[in-house]
Amino acid sequence: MTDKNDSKQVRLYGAGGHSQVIQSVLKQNGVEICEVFDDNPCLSHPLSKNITVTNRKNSLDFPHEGAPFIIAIGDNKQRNNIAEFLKTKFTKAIHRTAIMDPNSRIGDGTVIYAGAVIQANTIVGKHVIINTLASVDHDNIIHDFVHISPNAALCGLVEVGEGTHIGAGAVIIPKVKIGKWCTIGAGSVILKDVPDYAVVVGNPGRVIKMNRQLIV
Ligand SMILES: CC(=O)SCCNC(=O)CCNC(=O)[C@H](O)C(C)(C)COP(=O)(O)OP(=O)(O)OC[C@H]1O[C@@H](n2cnc3c(N)ncnc32)[C@H](O)[C@@H]1OP(=O)(O)O
Repeated sequence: MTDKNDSKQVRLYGAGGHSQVIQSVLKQNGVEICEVFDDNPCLSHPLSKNITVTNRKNSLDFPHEGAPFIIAIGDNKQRNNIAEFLKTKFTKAIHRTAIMDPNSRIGDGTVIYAGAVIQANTIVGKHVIINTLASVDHDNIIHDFVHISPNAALCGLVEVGEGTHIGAGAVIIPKVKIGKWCTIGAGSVILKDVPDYAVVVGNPGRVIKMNRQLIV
């Protein structure tokens, strides 16, 4: 496997449950988490300690310089907003049991959890979450700010648009193109292309509504 962590110190933005998993991955990789920022510590995980409370009102007040960041927020749109705010370098967190083909490419800010598999020629963008035991097969294109949930299976030649959330255990058959800022329900089976912003559930997957709040 290549490129587990390119920094020995990492800062995190986000102190909730998703942050706990990233911290676990980083610690197992021998990486020190030197600071954890959060806008709203009331919502942080009970085990999160020493949180630096911040807000994103004035960019000049924020310590952008320093160790690289990972945005430890599960919500794709929030991760997108914070990435636009931070004027800094980003790094990755890749669990030691994840399997990545050497010809796959992984963008900065992306996290890959235990047991995930990324097959040949797949391109994973920036600030993506490939969650526990997710399978992303050959020649996929996974755009920025996507979340592939636990146990989801993406067959060959699948494309997932920016900001889309693939729910736990969903199956996407080969050559399907899923649009941007979609939600694919847990356990859904997607047999055909999905338009931007669609919320799709079931087997076979059907559009039940649109993510209108995400349309800009
Ligand atoms: C480590 C981690 O935790 S990673 C996080 C992983 N998270 C997930 O996988 C969650 C994925 N989210 C879901 O599956 C959600 O149910 C969503 C986003 C698809 C829909 O949520 P909501 O917008 O709240 O829709 P709501 O619950 O009102 O359901 C609307 C309809 O779709 C149905 N429905 C919702 N989800 C699904 C699903 N996954 N499969 C089949 N049908 C579904 C509901 O039964 C309901 O049907 P009805 O109108 O006939 O009663």
